[in-house]
Amino acid sequence: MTDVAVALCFLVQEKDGGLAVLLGHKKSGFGTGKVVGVGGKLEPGETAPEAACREVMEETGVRVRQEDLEPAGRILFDFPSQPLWNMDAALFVARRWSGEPAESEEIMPEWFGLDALPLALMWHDAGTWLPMALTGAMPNFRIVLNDDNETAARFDPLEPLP
Ligand SMILES: Nc1[nH]c(=O)nc2c1ncn2[C@H]1C[C@H](O)[C@@H](COP(=O)(O)OP(=O)(O)OP(=O)(O)O)O1
Repeated sequence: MTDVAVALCFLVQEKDGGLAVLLGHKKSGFGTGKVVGVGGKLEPGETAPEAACREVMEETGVRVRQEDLEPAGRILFDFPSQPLWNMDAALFVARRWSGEPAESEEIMPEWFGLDALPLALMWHDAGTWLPMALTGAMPNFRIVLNDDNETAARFDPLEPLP
């Protein structure tokens, strides 16, 4: 079965003397109630950078140009007991954009300091891969979840990114 392709885009800016990232309180769909990265599924024929820019606009009203996306890694989310949920996520960081984040039907955006990520409110595995993605360490794993579909059983390294 092919994994569903998704793209996530992390806006990063200086704030209060440190770096902060824009995350979202998910209000609907997969992961409702969690704090998640801004992004979602690629539409047919769309590239990951195109989807990242479209999703940021749809979910926060912020305009990011594709040339301002920095590749930040790749994660396969593998749900052995729910294979239809398997996802192949392309990660991006953006440091330039136009507009101010605003609430949408899908998320309530909020800035978090990189030293104060809301990991207790996120998917458990985010504590491993998100700090890596935000610091240029290019996470590149298959994350296999447990049958609870919440906690990670293991992180398998993937082939190096091109
Ligand atoms: N284990 C995991 N850890 C994590 O941090 N994020 C995960 C995850 N498993 C899935 N995700 C994220 C990636 C993806 O962006 C998101 C689900 O995609 P979507 O936001 O597109 O879902 P929705 O059900 O809201 O779909 P749409 O109808 O396309 O909006 O969940």
